[in-house]
Amino acid sequence: MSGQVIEFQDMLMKYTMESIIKVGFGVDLNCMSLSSNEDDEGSTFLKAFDDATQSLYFRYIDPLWKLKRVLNLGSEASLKRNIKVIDNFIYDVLRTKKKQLALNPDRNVKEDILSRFLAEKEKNPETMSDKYLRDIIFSFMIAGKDTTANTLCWFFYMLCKNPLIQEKVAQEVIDCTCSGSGENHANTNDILATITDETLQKMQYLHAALTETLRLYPVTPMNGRCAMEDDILPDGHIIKKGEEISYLAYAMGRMRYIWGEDAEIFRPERWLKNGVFQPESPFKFISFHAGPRICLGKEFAYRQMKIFTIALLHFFHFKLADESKDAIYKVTFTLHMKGGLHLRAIPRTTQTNSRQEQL
Ligand code: HEM
Repeated sequence: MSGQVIEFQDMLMKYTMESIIKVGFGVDLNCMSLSSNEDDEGSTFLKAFDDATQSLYFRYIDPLWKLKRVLNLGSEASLKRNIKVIDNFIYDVLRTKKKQLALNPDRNVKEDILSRFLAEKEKNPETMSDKYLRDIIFSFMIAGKDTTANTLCWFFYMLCKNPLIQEKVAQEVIDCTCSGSGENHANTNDILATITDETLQKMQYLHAALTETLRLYPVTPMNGRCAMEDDILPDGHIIKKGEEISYLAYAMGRMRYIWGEDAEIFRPERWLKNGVFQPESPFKFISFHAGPRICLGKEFAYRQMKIFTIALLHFFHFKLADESKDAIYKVTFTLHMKGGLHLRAIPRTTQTNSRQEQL
């Protein structure tokens, strides 16, 4: 990928889908491999998944969607087709997993989320139908795919817009993944082998930079809740049962009243004290939601995003393909980047050599 322009957002969508399917359900999707093509089962599924999410979003803005559903027209017709592809794929995953467990009953049932649910199903078969399990799998895909992909997309965009911060993150990555002797590693597998919980824990600046991205670009830019009973908010505002309240995480992340005068500036340092990450109350930093329904995958997401960043920033420096262009968002359920993110990856060694040549 060195030097050539890459559409990063699309690559990230594939990466996070593969990752959630592997970790969540123990299945390899293989849609990122070089040998994969658009007709592969994995790629077909991925496309159906993305198109179905888009069609569902249309329901919020198209007043005729119910009529289209009855007449099986337009976005509703394609939604129906895509749901079929998604269902077939998920039921296939379920069948394979059940077979694996039947063939090897001593297998570690904790190895992925689906195996855990299937183990529970055996104890209480009537509480979990296949349709219920399908919905569980689908919910994890929705919760775990676009969220980390979009955050990483904005994160790399921010790094390109702030090259000094990119170098600081890269330096931390290199410092933490080199052996004690300061020896640098040759390939991605060597680097990945150095990643342990301890290594990830050490990366406080990277953690701060990812969190700063989520403050400015919360994946769920708008969210809401419906009151189950009459209530009074802390500021004295009265809410009646059944009333809906929305909050705008995107606006909250940019309010000077909450974050100070430099609220709109990307400054990872705001999260650090003596180089150590300082968390904020989730009611202030609302990107993962707060309270009893706070994101269940938060720690997993940070790990996934850190590992991805380490694997890339260790070897490459990134630049925007068109430095004069500012990215804008496209709101679907999550905060996509309109038109994707086009980047150039420059190998660090080449960059170092050319700097030396310039000197
Ligand atoms: C940067 C990445 C992520 C962000 C910003 C994020 C954000 C959120 C938000 C705002 C919610 C609340 C949604 C609502 O109730 O209206 C949520 C819920 C949830 N998230 Fe995440 N999420 C991320 C990654 C993940 C990942 C990777 C997983 C799974 C592995 C995951 C699993 C879940 C689940 C299961 C819920 C539902 C929790 C519940 O209702 O009790 N999330 N997430």
